[in-house]
Amino acid sequence: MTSTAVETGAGISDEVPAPAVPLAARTRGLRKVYRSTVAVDHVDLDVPEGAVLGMLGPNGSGKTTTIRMLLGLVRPTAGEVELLGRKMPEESAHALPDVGALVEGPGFHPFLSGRDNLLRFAAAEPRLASQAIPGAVDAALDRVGLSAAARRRYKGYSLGMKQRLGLASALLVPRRMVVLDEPTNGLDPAGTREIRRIIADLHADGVTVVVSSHLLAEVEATCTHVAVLQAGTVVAQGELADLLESGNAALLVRTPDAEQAVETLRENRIGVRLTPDGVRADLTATPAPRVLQVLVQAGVEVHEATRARTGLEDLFARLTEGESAAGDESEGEAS
Ligand SMILES: Nc1ncnc2c1ncn2[C@@H]1O[C@H](COP(=O)(O)OP(=O)(O)OP(=O)(O)O)[C@@H](O)[C@H]1O
Repeated sequence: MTSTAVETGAGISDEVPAPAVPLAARTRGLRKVYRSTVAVDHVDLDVPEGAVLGMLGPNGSGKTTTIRMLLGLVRPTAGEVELLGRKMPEESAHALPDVGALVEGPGFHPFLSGRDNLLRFAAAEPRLASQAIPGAVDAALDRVGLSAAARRRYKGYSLGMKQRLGLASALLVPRRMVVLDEPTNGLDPAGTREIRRIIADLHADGVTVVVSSHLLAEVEATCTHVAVLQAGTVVAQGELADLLESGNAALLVRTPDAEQAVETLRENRIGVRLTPDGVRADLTATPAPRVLQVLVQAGVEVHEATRARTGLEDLFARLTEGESAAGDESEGEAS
């Protein structure tokens, strides 16, 4: 397991120790200013090769702008971007053929069928020979579950189908990396599951995936790594499992003798509180076996004891504290 990445604030130089895992993308000191708006600032992002990295943040936190700079679609005001070892945006032509991207709706023609739209996209793929185009298009349609609707006009597609066609356009040729900006936005649960399956398949194939979302459950369900953005800066990043464990450790005990358990633990100076899920004992100063020993010795019947997870939700709430107090915009759909 690699360690949680630290914010170094350093530029891309020999002074930065080599990471344990090679990086598919990294940024240093990334900044983007639009007139008076600082959209992104001091972003040092590490995307390990083979990771599914969730870029998590409320609306307006800078996810799309960061993704656009990763892909060389927007020129940074300051800082550096490396994508698959190439300097962006200068070396876009070398890096981008290996990268599939779904960033905002690609320019699909409303009166053409999904398949005909993809044929047009495929014709612009430098890595696809013309005789390979029909096969690649049909395989991509199949991969996103659109084969049956392939000959219907794009205009009549549901939002989920449009989203899946966008994904198919990103997957026309095998990629080393796939970047998806809010891919499940507006999808129903079945559509969301489908996108998750596609991400899992890409991961199994060793493809690096960067996916942005303002939905915590989404990131928790699909990602190996996470970078949390708040007001344009990365406030935490690393392996999902490490970030989930970074809160106060606690043991959740299910017992019919809850009140006795609370009393006993307090008498033994072990932090404890009663929650709807059970008795929650603080493990900051006491190891779990000691908590169980104290309870059992006092005659408390223990039915189940599990390590309570901090949950990305708690982490996200702590990291972005104050943000929601400032307004409820983050409740709505992302733009
Ligand atoms: N082209 C632009 N011109 C001016 N301001 C912009 C532009 N693009 C983004 N911004 C501003 O930069 C900030 C970050 O926006 P960005 O779209 O990157 O955030 P986001 O996290 O992707 O949000 P969302 O989930 O709403 O898409 C916002 O304040 C936004 O209004």
